[in-house]
Amino acid sequence: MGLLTVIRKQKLKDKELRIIILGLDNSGKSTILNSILDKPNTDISPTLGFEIHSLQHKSHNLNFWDIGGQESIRTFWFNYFFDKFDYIFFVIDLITINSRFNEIYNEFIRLLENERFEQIKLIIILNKMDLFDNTDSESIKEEVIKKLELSRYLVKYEIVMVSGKEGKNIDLLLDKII
Ligand SMILES: Nc1nc2c(ncn2[C@@H]2O[C@H](COP(=O)(O)OP(=O)(O)OP(=O)(O)O)[C@@H](O)[C@H]2O)c(=O)[nH]1
Ligand SMILES: [Mg+2]
Repeated sequence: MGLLTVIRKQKLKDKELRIIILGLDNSGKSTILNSILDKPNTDISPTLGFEIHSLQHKSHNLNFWDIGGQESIRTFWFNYFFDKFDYIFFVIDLITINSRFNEIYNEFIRLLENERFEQIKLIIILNKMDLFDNTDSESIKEEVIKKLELSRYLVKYEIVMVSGKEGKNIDLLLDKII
């Protein structure tokens, strides 16, 4: 293989980004992904395994891995780390953030403490903002950061509030990637 071919191949590879979408069942992972892909959110049902979808965005090829969040499937989340990901989308449902907080916290910490996590950029997505009265998004974000005890971890993250259903802030979310 000539040098030019190698360089060209490497350049193509540089433009591939892999994003894994994790979060509890019903948090809205597949709905958000549908919005990203500009697909209608009519027949949404729980993801039983995983689905991979790609999107060409700003000259990058984004590969999204949408993983089911039901408790029985969560143990398999970490199998997917064998492949290298560039980003993790961790989706939290704002409506059940208090009632399901222990579950959210446990899965989140399990993720942060995974040895393969270090290389991956974390984007925390607070979903279902359309159902939320409180419009002071900055204070909500701060509260979540505090509750998740993010300051205890040397981890870089972005946090964004969206409505997967209404497509709100989905452009902002994509801007966090590239
Ligand atoms: N109001 C509102 N409902 C949403 C939003 N996002 C998702 N939902 C609803 O929440 C439910 C679960 O959405 P899914 O996208 O299937 O959730 P999921 O995280 O993929 O669930 P699993 O695949 O089981 O892990 C569906 O009834 C969606 O219509 C949102 O932004 N606003
Ligand atoms: Mg799903």
